[in-house]
Amino acid sequence: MQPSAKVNQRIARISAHLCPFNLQTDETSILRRENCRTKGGSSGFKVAILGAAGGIGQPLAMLMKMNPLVSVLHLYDVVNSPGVTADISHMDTSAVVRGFLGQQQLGSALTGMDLVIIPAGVPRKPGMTRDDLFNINAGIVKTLCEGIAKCCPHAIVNLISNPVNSTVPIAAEVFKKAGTYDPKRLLGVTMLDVVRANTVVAEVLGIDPREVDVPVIGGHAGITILPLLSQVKPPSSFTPQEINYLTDRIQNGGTEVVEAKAGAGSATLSMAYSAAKFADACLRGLKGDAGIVECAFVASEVIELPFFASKVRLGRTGVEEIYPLGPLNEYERMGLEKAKKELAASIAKGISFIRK
Ligand SMILES: NC(=O)C1=CN([C@@H]2O[C@H](COP(=O)(O)OP(=O)(O)OC[C@H]3O[C@@H](n4cnc5c(N)ncnc54)[C@H](O)[C@@H]3O)[C@@H](O)[C@H]2O)C=CC1
Ligand SMILES: O=C([O-])CC(=O)C(=O)O
Repeated sequence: MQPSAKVNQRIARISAHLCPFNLQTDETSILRRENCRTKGGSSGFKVAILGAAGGIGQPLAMLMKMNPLVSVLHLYDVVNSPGVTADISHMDTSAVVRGFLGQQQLGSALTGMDLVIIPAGVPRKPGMTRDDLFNINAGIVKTLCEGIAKCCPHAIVNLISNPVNSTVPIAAEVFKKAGTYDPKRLLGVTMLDVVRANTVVAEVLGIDPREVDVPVIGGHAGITILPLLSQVKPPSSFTPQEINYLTDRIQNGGTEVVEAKAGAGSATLSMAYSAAKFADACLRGLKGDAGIVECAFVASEVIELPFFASKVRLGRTGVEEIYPLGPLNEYERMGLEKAKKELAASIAKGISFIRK
């Protein structure tokens, strides 16, 4: 007996669903699911992860697939994205997942995106600084940002690739060159510094890390990472020994992981957690939620440097307000002076990579 037309349609639908990487076959199924969601009233945001098959990219893709604010999730990489996409697409959460492989698919990966998260690039090995990654990662970030300028110039960009102190200026220059630069939409992700700071401060205070909020300003490398322990919430005081211990753990948290991984990369899981938390804050801001405040490395006028990490309020247009640093104690003022010199050099290096 021949299957009815209706049965044939169902089989076609199921096969399309089983083949999430095949854009041709999957198109109808995705459109149907997108329409379905529109009818249901929850439209959601379109998010792309560039470098989605990497150590950060994979768990980040999983966490973004779990985010109810995400309706479409694009996973782009130069290797292995078909497998990651097939895997993630089986999760029974509502976001529709599509995979993109290689530079010829970068445009399709980016078109229509509201938020682009970039963890593409090489990680450190023991003995390296983040700046040692510049030569490889600067070119990767440049290419990806050229794609963003062309295909989704209004997207919010969350830049994770190191050295963040230089890659954010690189991205800004690429966007300026393309005529699409909006400083409110470009954010270097320093959330892991805050996450680490909350964790170690909570350990010292003997309280739940979820109750702790430590502002971390400056940049994202060694002495440029400046935890403001005088502004910790809940208000707390620390001995000079505790301040030295906490500052060292927060500034060298990345190196601690690089050494423990002994050549197998740097922080991936805590970074994916932090990136997902930060992306969620950006999406809640885009949605119009009030009072979303996080630390990020952004174009800034709070001090004399063109980019600086501090507390920012996120809203419908990205960074809607940059908060002043607040009162710093003598220890923090000295730390800031030391950080400025390194930050200025890293920012200048990023800018001249594009302007050269
Ligand atoms: N901002 C932060 O707090 C942190 C930043 N990082 C940085 O994140 C970056 C990624 O780290 P991991 O995921 O551990 O590295 P990984 O090597 O595991 O993954 C990187 C991924 O990027 C992909 N990739 C390389 N070139 C690409 C291109 N042109 N286009 C798209 N994808 C490309 C690779 O194929 C790979 O899948 C590193 O630069 C690392 O230093 C890491 C931890 C924290
Ligand atoms: O340390 C690294 O190379 C990766 C990173 O940025 C971090 O873990 O904070």
